[in-house]
Amino acid sequence: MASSSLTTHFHPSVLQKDQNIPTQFIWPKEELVQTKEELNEPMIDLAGFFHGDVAATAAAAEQLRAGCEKHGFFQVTNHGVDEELIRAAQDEMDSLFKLSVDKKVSLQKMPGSLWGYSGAHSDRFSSNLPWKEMFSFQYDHGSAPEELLVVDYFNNVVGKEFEKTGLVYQKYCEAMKKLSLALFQLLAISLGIDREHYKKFFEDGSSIMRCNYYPACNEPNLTLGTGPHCDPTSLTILHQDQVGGLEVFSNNKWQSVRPRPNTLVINIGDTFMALSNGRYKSCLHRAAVHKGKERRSMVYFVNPKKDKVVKPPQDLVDQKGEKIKRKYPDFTWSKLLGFTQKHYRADDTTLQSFCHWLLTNKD
Ligand SMILES: C=C1C[C@]23C[C@H]1CC[C@H]2[C@]1(C)CCC[C@@](C)(C(=O)O)[C@H]1[C@@H]3C(=O)O
Ligand SMILES: O=C(O)CCC(=O)C(=O)O
Ligand SMILES: [Fe+2]
Repeated sequence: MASSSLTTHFHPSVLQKDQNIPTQFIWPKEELVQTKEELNEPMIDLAGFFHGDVAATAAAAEQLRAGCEKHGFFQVTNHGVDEELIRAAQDEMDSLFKLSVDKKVSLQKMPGSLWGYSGAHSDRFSSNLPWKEMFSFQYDHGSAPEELLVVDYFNNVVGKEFEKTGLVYQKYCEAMKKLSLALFQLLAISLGIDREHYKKFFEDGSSIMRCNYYPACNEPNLTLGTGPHCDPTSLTILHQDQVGGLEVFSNNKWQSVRPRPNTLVINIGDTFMALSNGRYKSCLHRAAVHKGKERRSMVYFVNPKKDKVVKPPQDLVDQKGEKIKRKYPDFTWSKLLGFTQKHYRADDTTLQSFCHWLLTNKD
């Protein structure tokens, strides 16, 4: 066990193999209801959309609409992200999570910041700790490609020996941005609004790239890799390895999302739910862990520029002169992010709690 105290530098991966899991990681029984059902649709093939095929685009938009209205979730194939790049990004994760505890501690993210290493959020929470280690960094959509800000982050913060890791993630984030802007066009088409609306809104956005490493766990039925939540962000592009563990809550039950090669999972987040005036649901999901098997996921969270006002397009709130009731107040991503980092642990009702907080904290 690491010499440092459990609460500040706990790393699940340093647990002795034969040890029961510490009470901080044991979740309430009601959060641990198991499931054997699967949710694997809609699976949207983007090839026709990328080729500009009108009928294929309309069909993809219809599939996407059904998935987003029901459970804020869909999956994509032929997404244009090079498989070798995904494999390389996954391989680079191992070099990060195999670092020594002391190096991990030196990369530990600062309170209130999202960037850097976190072991089970043990610096932020003292119960219901998620059984995972994370490494998160920023990707600015607005930065010029030649700026290589991700490469700089790895070179200057993580260490010169991680230059290759930085180059791989620089390319991965650029590919994620490109896919996200295409998906925003398809989302706009599915909502019947100007195809460029959301793409323009996010072009100068800023995203969070997060690598999740879920160590094998001796008592997987007592804990969770990531607890039940809706991503407070706008759109999530998730790559999970072939181990399995992602679950979506839909039709009043938890359903596992079977990993498939060359497939990316797309979740609607709270901010996009507000941008669609509630037409699309923020996806309630969680991640399970396994005995004897570790698991990895790479999650790209898309956000608008921090100070941009988040509100639905006029066409969604004023349809042929009929005023549609606004579901959420105007807010900025900066405010919502700050709420989740300083006041509230994101869960299944973050947006509702945030709106209440916003309206009762006028300052
Ligand atoms: C804005 C964010 C906060 C979290 C990372 C991004 C989007 C997802 C959020 C999170 C994963 C939701 C579950 C709880 C959380 C604390 C976690 O388990 O990591 C959340 C992230 C965070 O606050 O770091
Ligand atoms: O690892 C997973 O499958 C889910 C992770 C997740 O939901 C998150 O990091 O927000
Ligand atoms: Fe999530």
